[in-house]
Amino acid sequence: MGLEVCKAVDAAADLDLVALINQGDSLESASGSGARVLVDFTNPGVVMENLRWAIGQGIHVVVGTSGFTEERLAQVRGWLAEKPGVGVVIAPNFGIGAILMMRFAASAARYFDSVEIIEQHHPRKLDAPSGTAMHTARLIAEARKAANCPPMPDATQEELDGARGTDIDGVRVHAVRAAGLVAHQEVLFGAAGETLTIRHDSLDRSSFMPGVVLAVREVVKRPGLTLGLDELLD
Ligand SMILES: NC(=O)C1=CN([C@@H]2O[C@H](COP(=O)(O)OP(=O)(O)OC[C@H]3O[C@@H](n4cnc5c(N)ncnc54)[C@H](OP(=O)(O)O)[C@@H]3O)[C@@H](O)[C@H]2O)C=CC1
Ligand SMILES: O=C(O)C1=N[C@H](C(=O)O)C[C@H](O)C1
Repeated sequence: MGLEVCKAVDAAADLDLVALINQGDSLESASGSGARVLVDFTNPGVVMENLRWAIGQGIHVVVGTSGFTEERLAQVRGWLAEKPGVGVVIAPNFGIGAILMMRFAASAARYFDSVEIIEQHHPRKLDAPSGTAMHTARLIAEARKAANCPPMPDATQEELDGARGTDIDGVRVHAVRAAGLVAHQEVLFGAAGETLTIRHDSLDRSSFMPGVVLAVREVVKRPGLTLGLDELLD
């Protein structure tokens, strides 16, 4: 992802790529470069350190790295409170189609008895379930709660651990890893006599780049924490 982002920023006439940071490089090389925005696609083990450093330097941050819990978000808000002019965009998925898939899933959530999420990714993905699946589950749970939907009626007993996936805010999530895949997600809704499937496929990593470039342009105008790209698209 890091290399794809470098190519996309380099190709944008209104943006300058001023620094590339690899594992082992000093973050200080970014401050010396005059960078206004740091883009982070690393891993959940290092992203917080990078965020704290950039916010402290007054550098805006666009984050694609997964692994953001409520605790982590609270920590980021705390750092931002000390630097009121700085903006951070954290997006579980920069694909425009994926953002619409989540939006449509949240809209459909109240009308069905059952909903389960099946995410599918390339075999090198380190985290499971994906950040997108967790975010989708939370959006669905919020929508169902707001509409006073009852709990889902589906059996959750398992003969073997994991057979029914994992429970995120009452929504079952299943993670598949297989060679040949890139990043895919199905949200399967069920009610009496009908199902609705909302599916998104990222077939290539270029699918994330228009969203990343949009976030880089927008983050400098949005102090504080912006979660997801939804509001940037409106
Ligand atoms: N929001 C979105 O739309 C998307 C999010 N993602 C997420 O982005 C993250 C990265 O994904 P992906 O590119 O596939 O993962 P990779 O493992 O291919 O790349 C991560 C890179 O980060 C490097 N790295 C590790 N530590 C540091 C550090 N301290 N400073 C700088 N670089 C470091 C790694 O170096 P090394 O190889 O030496 O370990 C590696 O090159 C994941 O969390 C993934 O889930 C991915 C795609 C889209
Ligand atoms: O690791 C990936 O590849 C992806 N990670 C993100 C996630 O965890 O949701 C976004 C997309 O699914 C690709």
